[in-house]
Amino acid sequence: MTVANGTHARRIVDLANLIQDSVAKLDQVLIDQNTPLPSFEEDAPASLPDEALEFQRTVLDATDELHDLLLDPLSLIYKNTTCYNLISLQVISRFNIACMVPPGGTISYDEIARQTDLNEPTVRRLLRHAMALHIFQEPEQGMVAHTNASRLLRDPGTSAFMSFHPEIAWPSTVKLLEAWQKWPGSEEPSETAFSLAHNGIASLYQLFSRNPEGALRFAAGMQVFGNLPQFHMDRTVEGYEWQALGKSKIVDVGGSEGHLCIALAQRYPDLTFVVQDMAKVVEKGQANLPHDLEGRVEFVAHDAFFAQNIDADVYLFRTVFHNWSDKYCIRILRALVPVLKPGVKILINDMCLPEPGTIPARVELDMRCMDLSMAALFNARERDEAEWRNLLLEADSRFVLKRVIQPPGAALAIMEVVWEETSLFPRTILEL
Ligand SMILES: C[S@@+](CC[C@H](N)C(=O)[O-])C[C@H]1O[C@@H](n2cnc3c(N)ncnc32)[C@H](O)[C@@H]1O
Repeated sequence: MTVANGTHARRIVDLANLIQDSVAKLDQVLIDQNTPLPSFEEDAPASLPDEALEFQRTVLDATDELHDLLLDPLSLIYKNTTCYNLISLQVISRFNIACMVPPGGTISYDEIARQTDLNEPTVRRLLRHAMALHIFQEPEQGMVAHTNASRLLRDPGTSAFMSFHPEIAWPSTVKLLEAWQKWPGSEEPSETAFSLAHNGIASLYQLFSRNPEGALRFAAGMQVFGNLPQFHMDRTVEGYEWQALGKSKIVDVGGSEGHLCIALAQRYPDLTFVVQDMAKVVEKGQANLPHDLEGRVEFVAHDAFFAQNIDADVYLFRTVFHNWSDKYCIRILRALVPVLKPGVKILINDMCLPEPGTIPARVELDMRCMDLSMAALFNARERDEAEWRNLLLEADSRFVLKRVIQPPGAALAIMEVVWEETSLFPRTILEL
C-alpha cells in the first residue's frame, strides 16, 4: 500500500528535484554556448549541444516517469490505447503537405485542400490533430505555419522516415495476431503480418524489388532513422575499443553501403574493411566511397547465408540479426565457420533487451516496439542476453559471448563474441 509519505510520494518529489537540477544544468550549457532555448518555433535548433545531451536524457526519463506516476490507472490505459496519430501523419506525408507550407510564412487550409484531393474540413481536422502533436501550428484562424518538426518534414528523407510507420509498419502490425494464429511458431520471413497486409507479397525486400522508387524512399528514410541519437553510428564508432584491435581487417556482413566502415576507417587509421551486402547495394557503396579511403574499404557482393570466404580478424554484424528468426541467424553464423580461427572476433551491434523495468520505461518501450516491428515485418525479433547466448550456443558452442557493452545513450549494444576452439561439442557448417 502506498501512503502519502511512502515510497511513491518520495519518488515524485525525488523526480521533481532531479528534473529541477538537470534543467538548471541544461540551461547553463545553453547560456554558456549562447544557444537558443528549446521551443516548437519553426527556427528553433534541431538539436541541443552535445554537452547538454546527458541532462536532456535525464529530464526526459524523469518527466515521463513523473507523468505516468501522476496519471490515474484508467487514464494511463486510455493514454496508451490511442491509434489515431498515424492517420494525420500518413496524410501529411502522402501529400507532402510540409512542402506546401512556405518557410517563415502561412497557407490556408483551403489552399492546402486545393493541392490535395481532400476537402477543406478534412484537411483542417487532420492538421489540427497533427498540431496537437506539435507538427504545424495555426498562428491565426484558418492559416497553417510550420513548427520546427513540420519544417523538418520538408526534407524528403525525413518525410520518408515518417511515412514508414503509417504506410508499412501500421498495416502490418494490425495483422500480427492473425499471422501468429495462422502460422503458430513460424520462423519464415514469408509467413508474416507484413505478407498478410500486402496481398501475399512475401517480404519487404520483395516489395522493394517490385518498386524501386519505394526502395529508394525507404533507404532515404532509414538514413534519417540513423540520425536518431540512440541509433547514431557515433555510438558504435565511440563505443568500442577499435583502436586496441591494432592493424586488423574487419568484414562488415550486411554492411549496406558501408557508412559504418567509412566512419570507422576515418577515425581509426590502422583498420581495413570489407563491406559485404547484396550486389546492387555494394555497387552503390563502391561508387560513393570517398577517394582517400580507396584501398582501405573494399566492397564485395556476398550472400550472408553462403559460406564466408574472406579471412579477417573481426566479423561485424550491425542490425542484421534482428531482421531474422533464430533459424536463419544460426545459418548466418554457421556460414562464418569455414574461415574462423581461434581468437577471431564476431561483433554484434544489435539491441540486447534489458530485464523488464531496469532501464527508463520510455527507452524500454522503444526497444519493445522495435521487437514487435521485427515480428510483424520479418518474423524476427530483438533478443535479451540469455536469448543471444542460446542463439550462439545453438549455432556452435565455439561462439563464446565475452562481453555485452552498452554505450551510453545507445539503443544498440556491442556484443563481443570470440571463436574458441576448446569447446567440447564443436558443430560445424558440415552438419547443416
Ligand atoms: C537492417 S540493414 C543493416 C545495414 C547496416 N549493417 C547498418 O547497420 O546500417 C540489413 C542489411 O542486410 C542486408 N542483407 C539482407 N539480406 C542479406 C543477405 N542474404 N546477405 C547479405 N546482406 C543481406 C540488407 O541489404 C541490408 O543492407
